[in-house]
Amino acid sequence: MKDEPPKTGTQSESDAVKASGPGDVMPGPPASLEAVFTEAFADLREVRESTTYALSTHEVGIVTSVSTGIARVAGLPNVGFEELLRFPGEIYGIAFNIDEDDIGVVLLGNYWQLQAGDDVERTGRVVDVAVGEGLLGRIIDPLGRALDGQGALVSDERLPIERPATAIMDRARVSEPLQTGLKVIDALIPIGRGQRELILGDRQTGKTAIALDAILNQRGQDLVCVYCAIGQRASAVAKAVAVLRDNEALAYTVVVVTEGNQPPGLSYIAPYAATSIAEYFMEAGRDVLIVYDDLTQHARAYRELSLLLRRPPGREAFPGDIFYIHSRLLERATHLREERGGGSLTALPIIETEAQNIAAYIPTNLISITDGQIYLSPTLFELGVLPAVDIGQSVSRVGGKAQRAAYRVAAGDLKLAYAQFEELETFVRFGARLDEATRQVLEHGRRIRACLKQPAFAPVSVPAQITLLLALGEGLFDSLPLEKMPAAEQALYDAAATLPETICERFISANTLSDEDRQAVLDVVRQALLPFQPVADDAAIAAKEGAS
Ligand SMILES: Nc1ncnc2c1ncn2[C@@H]1O[C@H](COP(=O)(O)OP(=O)(O)OP(=O)(O)O)[C@@H](O)[C@H]1O
Repeated sequence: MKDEPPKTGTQSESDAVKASGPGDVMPGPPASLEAVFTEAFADLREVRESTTYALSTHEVGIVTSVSTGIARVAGLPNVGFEELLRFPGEIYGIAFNIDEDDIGVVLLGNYWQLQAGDDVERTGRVVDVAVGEGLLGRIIDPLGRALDGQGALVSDERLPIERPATAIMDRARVSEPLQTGLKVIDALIPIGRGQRELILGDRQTGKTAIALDAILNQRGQDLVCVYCAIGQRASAVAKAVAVLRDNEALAYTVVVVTEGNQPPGLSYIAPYAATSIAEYFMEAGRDVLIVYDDLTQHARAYRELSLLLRRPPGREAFPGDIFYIHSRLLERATHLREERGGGSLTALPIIETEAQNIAAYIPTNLISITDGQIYLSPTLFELGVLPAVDIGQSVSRVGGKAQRAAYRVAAGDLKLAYAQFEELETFVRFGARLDEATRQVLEHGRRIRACLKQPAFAPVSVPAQITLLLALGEGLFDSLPLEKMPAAEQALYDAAATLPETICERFISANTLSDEDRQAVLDVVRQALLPFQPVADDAAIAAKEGAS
């Protein structure tokens, strides 16, 4: 709003001169002085006209108390829910509990610098985060501050960290697979683009390794990844980042980090900020994979904040809306319709269980929110069956429909065969006598287990996986001694690399696996496994000599 410009001295004087009649002549100022005044007033008018005036209100409240990660504020009657508030020293907080004259604020910075009596300013906006291509390859905190020492982020767009999930009508079916490069997952618990698959297990069972493997396997696939480390030890984050960097996966990945020693408010907002970063790419029509490592820490941070804010505790002292904070996060993962760009956001949340109790509060919540789970068993881990995926307790509810046709043919009855084997194996421990059929089931099962083992960070390509699964299904490994399995598997991979490109393309794109392709692959595998056969026939000896 501009004020009415006041009359200048020059105007008043000339008006006065005009008003005065010829009879009463007033003595005017000396000509030189008038010129000075005229010039000075003209300059002032120019400055005034070139300046715009905007009126703004400035609401300032006062800190009444500060505790771990929380401040109580009074004197901001118009503050909005989840509005960002500014404290001295550029510390920000989110208005979380709003009573008539008491506001509970979740702090996002060094709260130990604050004290009662400090001023608090409203910002009129909610928390947002920088998004865009410039974030790829960067390591940032949930507020978009760079942690990798490579300067400020290059981004001219920001998105609020809390956004509504995609509407039902804008969603498409999960129809394309997301290859993790892990044989046991791609074959038996397939994940589709746009799916939410939970990874859960006790501590140190290889949960992070599975998620990182899924990221590493996207190299050269035009898929963007976001790895969100929530409340983790700095050494664990450094290890994960080193794995991504060493395997050239950082270039297509954004790493969002909060460490365990940071304010719980930061851990609380981390997954929402990471999801907004991922959504930017999804809405641009790209396929995105996001890993939340892990949501147990997120739930704990939220419980800590809620208890400090004196919200009523419920089961396991978690607040009543603990289900909602995770469901509204994971609902944002989806596959968009073609009209909305066709992008997808696949979520791999991780949860830590205690003493293998998957029926605890947070694990059951997450199991019911997601479209399946990969359960990692500490028993298998101890036995050296890595990745320690417990196939019986793992499931993928929508990925099967997105799985490639060749997998369905090659791994069709693998799960059943493995389940039968596991059941029989328990009885064999009691020293039961075995008939030939049972012995065969056991031998076959042991070969399946050996083939599904895989070292961390060594993804296997689709043609190599399908070749292996076809050979397993055909029982080509059953006669091989178990100790020769790793070498035989490597020979099979080498042979798979020589398969004609047309066959490999059909593995990926064809609607089914033709008998001719299947036979062609099995012939190659038989040749490759010949040197490992224990049968001392002439052909095997000749092949062995040829190989050496
Ligand atoms: N397939 C594998 N082959 C060999 N080692 C593995 C495999 N998977 C995981 N490991 C090893 O197991 C250890 C634990 O793995 P990881 O850190 O992924 O487990 P976690 O369950 O995420 O642990 P935490 O509970 O600390 O988050 C690591 O040393 C990792 O290298």
